[in-house]
Amino acid sequence: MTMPEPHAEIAIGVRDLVVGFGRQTVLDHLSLDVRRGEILGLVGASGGGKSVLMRTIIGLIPRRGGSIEIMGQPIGSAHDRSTATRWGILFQQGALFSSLTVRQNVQFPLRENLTLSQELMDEIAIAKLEMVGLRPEDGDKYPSELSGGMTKRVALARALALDPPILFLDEPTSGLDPIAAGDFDALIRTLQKTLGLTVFMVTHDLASLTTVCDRVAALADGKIVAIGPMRELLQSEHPWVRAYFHGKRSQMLQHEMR
Ligand SMILES: Nc1ncnc2c1ncn2[C@@H]1O[C@H](COP(=O)(O)OP(=O)(O)OP(=O)(O)O)[C@@H](O)[C@H]1O
Repeated sequence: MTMPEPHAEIAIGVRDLVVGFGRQTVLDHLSLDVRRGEILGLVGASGGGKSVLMRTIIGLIPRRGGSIEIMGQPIGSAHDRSTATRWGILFQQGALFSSLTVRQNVQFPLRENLTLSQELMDEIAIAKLEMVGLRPEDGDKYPSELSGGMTKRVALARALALDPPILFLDEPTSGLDPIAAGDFDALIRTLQKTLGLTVFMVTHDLASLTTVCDRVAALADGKIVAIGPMRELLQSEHPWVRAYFHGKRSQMLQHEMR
């Protein structure tokens, strides 16, 4: 058993979380601490509950038991209205509004949550686009004119529009070629360092796990069965974790880590 971490160091504290649908229990007394300023990678079997965990943390799915604290504040109360500024989310497909330009997409959370002049919103949009490696001119484009990598960057700029301290990423590199995926990982690392972000990332990408994640958590049987730096996970004796990291498809990468 690992000791609970001191409160001030914890960005997301999950205790004894139980989540299910009908007769199915997906998360079964799951506990997890995400430390402030770290990039935590979450791995787990397909259908194992990674998305359910992320969605429950951000309040989209009700829980049957347990507690969740974000930056020391319990979530899930009826009065919990300040969520938009507490985290940004990058969903798997980028999910941009196709009828809005890139600039309008990035400005969407600003419009929804603040009252700002158009001039200021335009300045913010340019700053956010630059932050993710895009040019101000890209702001005039529509989502259909973007490559997969650019789409993810725009979605990231939108997720960061309100300067949240926490960023949730759902398989951020899926659908990108290895070079674009590597560039995106590097961007996440840079943003985490420069903005002091806490990043919670669901990913199957072994390269992301080994290069950008400070720690990796493994979800199996509805619980976190191993957590630590990648090197420690590779030593885990848990059968699912062993099968995941020591299976045929991951052997090549393993080789390079030794
Ligand atoms: N809204 C829902 N209603 C009913 N069952 C659901 C709902 N959302 C998820 N589930 C079930 O919960 C389980 C976990 O799903 P989840 O999407 O979290 O898996 P995952 O680990 O993210 O998988 P993948 O890696 O394939 O994305 C699945 O059995 C799924 O069918």
